[in-house]
Amino acid sequence: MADLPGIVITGASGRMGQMLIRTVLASDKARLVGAVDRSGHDWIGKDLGTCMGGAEIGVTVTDDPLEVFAKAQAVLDFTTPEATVGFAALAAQARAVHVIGTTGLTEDDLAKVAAAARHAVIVRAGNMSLGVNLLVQLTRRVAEALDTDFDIEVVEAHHRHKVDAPSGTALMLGEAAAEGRGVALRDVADRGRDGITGARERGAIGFSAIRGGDVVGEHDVIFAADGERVILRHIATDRGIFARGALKAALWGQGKAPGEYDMADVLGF
Ligand SMILES: NC(=O)C1=CN([C@@H]2O[C@H](COP(=O)(O)OP(=O)(O)OC[C@H]3O[C@@H](n4cnc5c(N)ncnc54)[C@H](O)[C@@H]3O)[C@@H](O)[C@H]2O)C=CC1
Ligand SMILES: O=C(O)C1=N[C@H](C(=O)O)C[C@H](O)C1
Repeated sequence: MADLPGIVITGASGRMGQMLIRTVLASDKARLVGAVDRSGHDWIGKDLGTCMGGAEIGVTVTDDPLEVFAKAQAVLDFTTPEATVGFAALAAQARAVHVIGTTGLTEDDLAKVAAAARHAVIVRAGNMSLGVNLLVQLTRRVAEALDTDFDIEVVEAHHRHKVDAPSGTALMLGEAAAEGRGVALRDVADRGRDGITGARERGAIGFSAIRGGDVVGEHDVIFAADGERVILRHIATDRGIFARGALKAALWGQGKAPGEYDMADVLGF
Protein backbone atom coordinates (compact mmCIF):
# COMPACT_ATOMS: atom_id res chain seq x y z
CA MET A 1 0.00 0.00 0.00
CA ALA A 2 2.79 2.44 0.94
CA ASP A 3 4.31 1.82 -2.52
CA LEU A 4 1.23 3.12 -4.32
CA PRO A 5 1.46 6.71 -5.64
CA GLY A 6 0.22 9.17 -3.01
CA ILE A 7 -2.44 11.57 -4.25
CA VAL A 8 -3.45 14.99 -2.94
CA ILE A 9 -6.79 16.48 -3.99
CA THR A 10 -7.26 20.24 -4.03
CA GLY A 11 -10.70 21.82 -3.92
CA ALA A 12 -11.71 18.79 -1.83
CA SER A 13 -15.19 20.06 -0.95
CA GLY A 14 -16.12 20.92 -4.57
CA ARG A 15 -18.31 18.97 -7.00
CA MET A 16 -15.22 17.50 -8.68
CA GLY A 17 -13.18 17.36 -5.46
CA GLN A 18 -15.67 15.02 -3.80
CA MET A 19 -15.92 12.83 -6.92
CA LEU A 20 -12.10 12.62 -7.08
CA ILE A 21 -11.93 11.63 -3.41
CA ARG A 22 -14.41 8.78 -3.94
CA THR A 23 -12.53 7.67 -7.07
CA VAL A 24 -9.10 7.59 -5.39
CA LEU A 25 -10.44 5.88 -2.23
CA ALA A 26 -12.01 3.17 -4.42
CA SER A 27 -8.83 2.64 -6.46
CA ASP A 28 -6.28 -0.11 -5.78
CA LYS A 29 -3.66 1.80 -7.82
CA ALA A 30 -3.26 4.93 -5.67
CA ARG A 31 -3.69 6.12 -2.09
CA LEU A 32 -5.10 9.40 -0.81
CA VAL A 33 -2.48 11.28 1.25
CA GLY A 34 -3.96 14.76 1.48
CA ALA A 35 -6.90 17.07 0.84
CA VAL A 36 -6.70 20.85 0.41
CA ASP A 37 -9.34 23.53 0.35
CA ARG A 38 -9.31 27.33 0.61
CA SER A 39 -8.51 29.15 3.86
CA GLY A 40 -11.67 29.83 5.85
CA HIS A 41 -13.60 26.84 4.46
CA ASP A 42 -15.40 25.00 7.25
CA TRP A 43 -13.78 21.65 6.30
CA ILE A 44 -10.27 22.93 7.23
CA GLY A 45 -8.82 21.05 10.21
CA LYS A 46 -11.49 18.33 10.10
CA ASP A 47 -11.30 14.69 9.04
CA LEU A 48 -12.17 14.35 5.34
CA GLY A 49 -14.27 11.21 5.85
CA THR A 50 -16.56 12.88 8.38
CA CYS A 51 -16.80 16.04 6.22
CA MET A 52 -18.19 13.79 3.47
CA GLY A 53 -20.73 12.28 5.84
CA GLY A 54 -18.93 8.97 6.57
CA ALA A 55 -16.44 7.48 9.01
CA GLU A 56 -13.03 9.01 9.78
CA ILE A 57 -10.33 8.14 7.21
CA GLY A 58 -7.31 9.75 8.89
CA VAL A 59 -6.87 12.53 6.31
CA THR A 60 -7.24 16.05 7.71
CA VAL A 61 -8.32 18.78 5.27
CA THR A 62 -5.70 21.55 5.17
CA ASP A 63 -5.27 25.01 3.66
CA ASP A 64 -1.47 24.53 3.55
CA PRO A 65 -0.76 22.90 0.15
CA LEU A 66 3.03 22.86 0.51
CA GLU A 67 2.87 20.66 3.61
CA VAL A 68 0.86 17.92 1.83
CA PHE A 69 2.33 18.28 -1.67
CA ALA A 70 5.70 17.32 -0.12
CA LYS A 71 4.40 13.80 0.56
CA ALA A 72 2.53 13.36 -2.75
CA GLN A 73 3.43 11.84 -6.10
CA ALA A 74 0.47 13.58 -7.77
CA VAL A 75 -1.94 16.48 -7.21
CA LEU A 76 -5.43 16.37 -8.73
CA ASP A 77 -6.57 19.96 -9.11
CA PHE A 78 -10.06 21.07 -10.13
CA THR A 79 -10.37 24.48 -8.46
CA THR A 80 -10.11 28.05 -9.80
CA PRO A 81 -7.58 29.61 -12.21
CA GLU A 82 -6.01 31.70 -9.43
CA ALA A 83 -5.61 28.69 -7.13
CA THR A 84 -4.31 26.48 -9.94
CA VAL A 85 -1.54 28.90 -10.92
CA GLY A 86 -0.32 28.88 -7.29
CA PHE A 87 -0.57 25.09 -7.06
CA ALA A 88 1.43 24.67 -10.30
CA ALA A 89 4.49 26.35 -8.75
CA LEU A 90 4.15 24.39 -5.49
CA ALA A 91 3.59 21.01 -7.18
CA ALA A 92 6.65 21.64 -9.38
CA GLN A 93 8.70 22.46 -6.27
CA ALA A 94 7.59 19.11 -4.77
CA ARG A 95 8.19 17.34 -8.17
CA ALA A 96 4.64 15.97 -8.00
CA VAL A 97 2.66 15.31 -11.18
CA HIS A 98 0.08 18.12 -11.39
CA VAL A 99 -3.16 17.12 -13.09
CA ILE A 100 -5.04 20.32 -13.95
CA GLY A 101 -8.74 20.08 -14.74
CA THR A 102 -9.49 23.71 -13.89
CA THR A 103 -10.88 25.71 -16.83
CA GLY A 104 -11.08 29.44 -17.57
CA LEU A 105 -7.31 30.05 -17.39
CA THR A 106 -6.12 33.27 -19.11
CA GLU A 107 -3.10 33.49 -21.43
CA ASP A 108 -1.15 34.89 -18.49
CA ASP A 109 -2.20 31.95 -16.27
CA LEU A 110 -1.19 29.50 -19.01
CA ALA A 111 2.26 31.09 -19.28
CA LYS A 112 2.75 30.54 -15.53
CA VAL A 113 1.62 26.90 -15.85
CA ALA A 114 4.08 26.45 -18.75
CA ALA A 115 6.88 27.87 -16.58
CA ALA A 116 6.11 25.33 -13.83
CA ALA A 117 6.09 22.52 -16.44
CA ARG A 118 9.80 23.17 -17.05
CA HIS A 119 10.47 21.46 -13.70
CA ALA A 120 7.73 18.85 -13.36
CA VAL A 121 5.05 16.90 -15.22
CA ILE A 122 1.76 18.75 -15.78
CA VAL A 123 -1.21 17.11 -17.48
CA ARG A 124 -3.84 19.71 -18.33
CA ALA A 125 -7.13 19.25 -20.19
CA GLY A 126 -10.43 21.10 -20.24
CA ASN A 127 -12.07 17.68 -20.21
CA MET A 128 -10.53 14.46 -18.88
CA SER A 129 -13.17 12.03 -20.18
CA LEU A 130 -12.40 9.36 -22.75
CA GLY A 131 -15.49 10.26 -24.80
CA VAL A 132 -14.73 13.97 -25.16
CA ASN A 133 -11.10 13.31 -26.04
CA LEU A 134 -12.30 10.95 -28.76
CA LEU A 135 -14.74 13.65 -29.93
CA VAL A 136 -11.82 16.08 -30.20
CA GLN A 137 -10.09 13.69 -32.64
CA LEU A 138 -13.31 13.23 -34.63
CA THR A 139 -13.90 16.98 -34.78
CA ARG A 140 -10.42 17.56 -36.21
CA ARG A 141 -11.00 14.90 -38.88
CA VAL A 142 -14.46 16.13 -39.89
CA ALA A 143 -13.19 19.73 -40.08
CA GLU A 144 -10.34 18.51 -42.30
CA ALA A 145 -12.78 16.75 -44.61
CA LEU A 146 -15.37 19.54 -44.98
CA ASP A 147 -14.68 22.94 -46.51
CA THR A 148 -16.02 26.33 -45.41
CA ASP A 149 -19.37 25.65 -47.12
CA PHE A 150 -19.94 24.03 -43.71
CA ASP A 151 -20.33 26.56 -40.88
CA ILE A 152 -18.91 25.26 -37.58
CA GLU A 153 -20.76 26.00 -34.34
CA VAL A 154 -19.88 24.64 -30.88
CA VAL A 155 -22.85 24.58 -28.49
CA GLU A 156 -22.44 23.62 -24.85
CA ALA A 157 -24.72 23.26 -21.82
CA HIS A 158 -23.73 23.13 -18.14
CA HIS A 159 -25.22 23.42 -14.64
CA ARG A 160 -26.22 26.77 -13.15
CA HIS A 161 -23.06 27.01 -10.97
CA LYS A 162 -20.52 27.05 -13.80
CA VAL A 163 -18.59 30.34 -13.83
CA ASP A 164 -16.67 30.27 -17.15
CA ALA A 165 -17.83 30.32 -20.79
CA PRO A 166 -17.22 28.96 -23.31
CA SER A 167 -16.42 25.78 -21.38
CA GLY A 168 -12.90 24.35 -21.48
CA THR A 169 -14.28 21.49 -23.55
CA ALA A 170 -15.91 23.84 -26.07
CA LEU A 171 -12.54 25.56 -26.51
CA MET A 172 -10.78 22.20 -27.00
CA LEU A 173 -13.34 21.31 -29.67
CA GLY A 174 -12.98 24.74 -31.29
CA GLU A 175 -9.18 24.35 -31.34
CA ALA A 176 -9.53 20.93 -32.95
CA ALA A 177 -11.90 22.28 -35.60
CA ALA A 178 -9.53 25.17 -36.33
CA GLU A 179 -6.56 22.79 -36.57
CA GLY A 180 -8.52 20.61 -38.99
CA ARG A 181 -9.14 23.70 -41.13
CA GLY A 182 -5.51 24.81 -40.86
CA VAL A 183 -6.37 28.14 -39.19
CA ALA A 184 -5.75 29.67 -35.75
CA LEU A 185 -8.83 29.63 -33.50
CA ARG A 186 -8.09 33.16 -32.28
CA ASP A 187 -8.50 34.43 -35.88
CA VAL A 188 -11.89 32.79 -36.52
CA ALA A 189 -13.63 32.43 -33.12
CA ASP A 190 -17.03 34.14 -32.87
CA ARG A 191 -18.00 34.36 -29.18
CA GLY A 192 -20.83 36.03 -27.30
CA ARG A 193 -23.18 37.11 -30.10
CA ASP A 194 -25.79 39.66 -29.02
CA GLY A 195 -27.74 42.38 -30.85
CA ILE A 196 -27.24 43.33 -34.53
CA THR A 197 -24.22 41.14 -35.14
CA GLY A 198 -24.29 41.17 -38.92
CA ALA A 199 -24.40 38.00 -40.99
CA ARG A 200 -22.20 35.09 -40.08
CA GLU A 201 -18.67 35.29 -41.53
CA ARG A 202 -17.61 32.43 -43.77
CA GLY A 203 -15.03 30.29 -41.96
CA ALA A 204 -15.98 31.52 -38.48
CA ILE A 205 -16.18 29.03 -35.59
CA GLY A 206 -19.07 30.09 -33.35
CA PHE A 207 -19.61 29.36 -29.65
CA SER A 208 -22.86 29.34 -27.64
CA ALA A 209 -23.33 28.49 -23.96
CA ILE A 210 -26.44 27.39 -22.06
CA ARG A 211 -26.45 27.43 -18.22
CA GLY A 212 -29.12 25.81 -16.08
CA GLY A 213 -30.12 23.20 -13.52
CA ASP A 214 -27.80 20.30 -12.83
CA VAL A 215 -26.54 19.59 -16.38
CA VAL A 216 -23.18 17.82 -15.96
CA GLY A 217 -21.90 18.80 -19.42
CA GLU A 218 -23.16 18.54 -23.02
CA HIS A 219 -21.29 19.50 -26.18
CA ASP A 220 -22.36 19.59 -29.83
CA VAL A 221 -20.09 20.42 -32.75
CA ILE A 222 -22.38 21.37 -35.63
CA PHE A 223 -21.19 21.45 -39.23
CA ALA A 224 -24.05 23.23 -41.05
CA ALA A 225 -24.20 23.62 -44.84
CA ASP A 226 -27.00 24.37 -47.29
CA GLY A 227 -29.25 21.31 -47.28
CA GLU A 228 -27.47 19.22 -44.61
CA ARG A 229 -25.93 19.22 -41.11
CA VAL A 230 -23.42 16.91 -39.44
CA ILE A 231 -23.58 16.97 -35.62
CA LEU A 232 -20.99 15.43 -33.29
CA ARG A 233 -22.27 15.16 -29.72
CA HIS A 234 -21.03 14.18 -26.25
CA ILE A 235 -23.28 14.01 -23.20
CA ALA A 236 -21.82 13.58 -19.72
CA THR A 237 -24.23 12.26 -17.09
CA ASP A 238 -21.75 11.43 -14.30
CA ARG A 239 -18.67 13.38 -13.09
CA GLY A 240 -16.98 10.01 -12.48
CA ILE A 241 -15.81 10.08 -16.13
CA PHE A 242 -13.69 13.19 -15.43
CA ALA A 243 -12.35 11.82 -12.13
CA ARG A 244 -11.33 8.48 -13.66
CA GLY A 245 -9.53 10.35 -16.45
CA ALA A 246 -7.71 12.53 -13.92
CA LEU A 247 -6.53 9.52 -11.89
CA LYS A 248 -5.39 7.79 -15.10
CA ALA A 249 -3.39 10.93 -15.98
CA ALA A 250 -1.76 11.02 -12.52
CA LEU A 251 -0.62 7.39 -12.84
CA TRP A 252 0.51 7.86 -16.47
CA GLY A 253 2.61 10.90 -15.47
CA GLN A 254 4.77 9.00 -12.96
CA GLY A 255 8.39 8.92 -14.18
CA LYS A 256 7.70 11.00 -17.32
CA ALA A 257 10.07 13.84 -18.31
CA PRO A 258 9.06 17.34 -17.14
CA GLY A 259 6.69 19.07 -19.56
CA GLU A 260 3.09 19.94 -20.27
CA TYR A 261 0.95 17.07 -21.54
CA ASP A 262 -2.73 16.57 -22.34
CA MET A 263 -5.23 13.71 -22.31
CA ALA A 264 -4.40 12.80 -25.91
CA ASP A 265 -0.89 11.94 -24.63
CA VAL A 266 -2.34 9.95 -21.73
CA LEU A 267 -4.81 8.05 -23.91
CA GLY A 268 -2.33 7.51 -26.73
CA PHE A 269 -4.51 9.26 -29.35
N1 LIG B 1 -11.22 19.07 -17.00
C1 LIG B 1 -12.33 18.41 -16.66
O1 LIG B 1 -12.55 17.23 -17.04
C2 LIG B 1 -13.32 19.09 -15.78
C3 LIG B 1 -13.07 20.35 -15.34
N2 LIG B 1 -13.90 20.96 -14.45
C4 LIG B 1 -13.45 22.26 -13.95
O2 LIG B 1 -13.03 22.10 -12.60
C5 LIG B 1 -13.21 23.32 -11.90
C6 LIG B 1 -13.98 23.04 -10.60
O3 LIG B 1 -15.29 22.64 -10.92
P1 LIG B 1 -16.33 22.25 -9.75
O4 LIG B 1 -15.78 21.15 -8.93
O5 LIG B 1 -17.63 22.09 -10.42
O6 LIG B 1 -16.32 23.60 -8.89
P2 LIG B 1 -16.66 23.79 -7.35
O7 LIG B 1 -16.90 25.27 -7.19
O8 LIG B 1 -17.70 22.84 -6.90
O9 LIG B 1 -15.29 23.41 -6.61
C7 LIG B 1 -14.16 24.22 -6.54
C8 LIG B 1 -13.45 23.94 -5.25
O10 LIG B 1 -12.22 24.64 -5.20
C9 LIG B 1 -12.08 25.18 -3.90
N3 LIG B 1 -11.13 26.29 -3.92
C10 LIG B 1 -11.31 27.55 -4.39
N4 LIG B 1 -10.19 28.29 -4.18
C11 LIG B 1 -9.30 27.47 -3.59
C12 LIG B 1 -7.97 27.64 -3.11
N5 LIG B 1 -7.33 28.83 -3.22
N6 LIG B 1 -7.36 26.60 -2.53
C13 LIG B 1 -7.97 25.39 -2.43
N7 LIG B 1 -9.23 25.16 -2.85
C14 LIG B 1 -9.88 26.20 -3.43
C15 LIG B 1 -13.50 25.57 -3.50
O11 LIG B 1 -13.64 25.77 -2.10
C16 LIG B 1 -14.24 24.34 -4.00
O12 LIG B 1 -14.16 23.30 -3.05
C17 LIG B 1 -13.89 24.27 -12.87
O13 LIG B 1 -12.91 25.08 -13.49
C18 LIG B 1 -14.51 23.32 -13.90
O14 LIG B 1 -14.71 23.92 -15.15
C19 LIG B 1 -15.02 20.35 -13.98
C20 LIG B 1 -15.34 19.10 -14.40
C21 LIG B 1 -14.53 18.35 -15.34
O1 LIG C 1 -17.61 23.08 -14.89
C1 LIG C 1 -17.96 21.92 -15.22
O2 LIG C 1 -18.85 21.30 -14.61
C2 LIG C 1 -17.27 21.27 -16.34
N1 LIG C 1 -16.23 21.86 -16.84
C3 LIG C 1 -15.41 21.40 -17.89
C4 LIG C 1 -15.46 22.38 -19.04
O3 LIG C 1 -15.36 23.59 -18.80
O4 LIG C 1 -15.57 21.96 -20.18
C5 LIG C 1 -15.67 19.97 -18.27
C6 LIG C 1 -17.07 19.49 -18.11
O5 LIG C 1 -17.81 19.85 -19.24
C7 LIG C 1 -17.72 19.94 -16.81
